[in-house]
Amino acid sequence: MLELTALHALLLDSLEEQIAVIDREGVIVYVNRAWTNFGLENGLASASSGTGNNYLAVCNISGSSGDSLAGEAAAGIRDVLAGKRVSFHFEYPCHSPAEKRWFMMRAAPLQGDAGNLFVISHHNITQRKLAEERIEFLSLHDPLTGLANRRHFNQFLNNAWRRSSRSRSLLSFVMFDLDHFKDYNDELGHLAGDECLIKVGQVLRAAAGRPGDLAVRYGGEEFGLLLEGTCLEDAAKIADAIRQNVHELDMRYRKTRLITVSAGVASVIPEGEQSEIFLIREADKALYRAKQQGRNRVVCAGTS
Ligand SMILES: Nc1nc2c(ncn2[C@@H]2O[C@H](COP(=O)(O)OP(=O)(O)OP(=O)(O)O)[C@@H](O)[C@H]2O)c(=O)[nH]1
Repeated sequence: MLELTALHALLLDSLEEQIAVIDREGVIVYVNRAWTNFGLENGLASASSGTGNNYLAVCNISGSSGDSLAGEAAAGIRDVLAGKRVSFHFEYPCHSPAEKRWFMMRAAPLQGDAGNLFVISHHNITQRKLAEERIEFLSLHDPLTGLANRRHFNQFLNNAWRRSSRSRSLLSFVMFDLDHFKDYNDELGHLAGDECLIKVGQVLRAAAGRPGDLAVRYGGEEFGLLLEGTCLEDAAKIADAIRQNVHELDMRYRKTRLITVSAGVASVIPEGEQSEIFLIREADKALYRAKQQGRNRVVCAGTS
């Protein structure tokens, strides 16, 4: 092992990054303070992560007992030790009960050494990952209501469509449109209109309770609800409960009038050349009829 001067030791112990040096077999020959402290704070026995232990073996054992991330890390480290790659970078989640955390592991030969020693470092990348999660959320959700936006909905619908096609099961879609919303907006102003849309969004979100359900803000005052594995009759019941809940929000304008919604429901077992556009069109046509028949009602596709 090369000599570590006092200055270098202090410097390495001052870094937030967890650093270890391993030999060709994977045996740990040096760890800095952050490495030791992380082990102590996270209940990792020094018997598995301290100097003298085989880091590669620890990763291998975790990997073979089902921790696929540890298995991937071990494979990457082995490649670097064998000279198959110059370095290995690996981003992985390591959430604690109290917080979300991600780290990036890097394995690379120790520079200036004869090729017998390697540096393993773990760098906390949580801030970047949280920012990425936030950006992803913003790109998939409507900023006003927090519901899925069209882009998210289209991806979700496409997956649900293929799943339903394989399992030969019903997929339902309800298209909602607020009634006379222009009048509400014109009388009470755009901000009150926004509040109204937020409340309607909350009603829809509450109705989308299963993993195969998704509530979407489809357009300005148009919303949608996708219901996987739900028949036309049940979807119509859910749509009617939403219609009633919106009515009960008691959002008044022109003294006596209340905000209501109209809804069109369609169901299909996807097959053949049909595309998901068919389901949306059918629901849209039913919604049109609900508007024509006097609004504040639910109309099912295929009914007169
Ligand atoms: N406040 C607010 N209003 C919006 C938003 N998006 C769309 N709108 C309004 O929604 C209204 C839609 O009006 P119309 O398409 O005429 O429909 P409607 O008045 O609901 O009439 P029907 O659908 O026929 O019952 C317009 O006044 C739009 O300005 C939004 O994000 N916020």
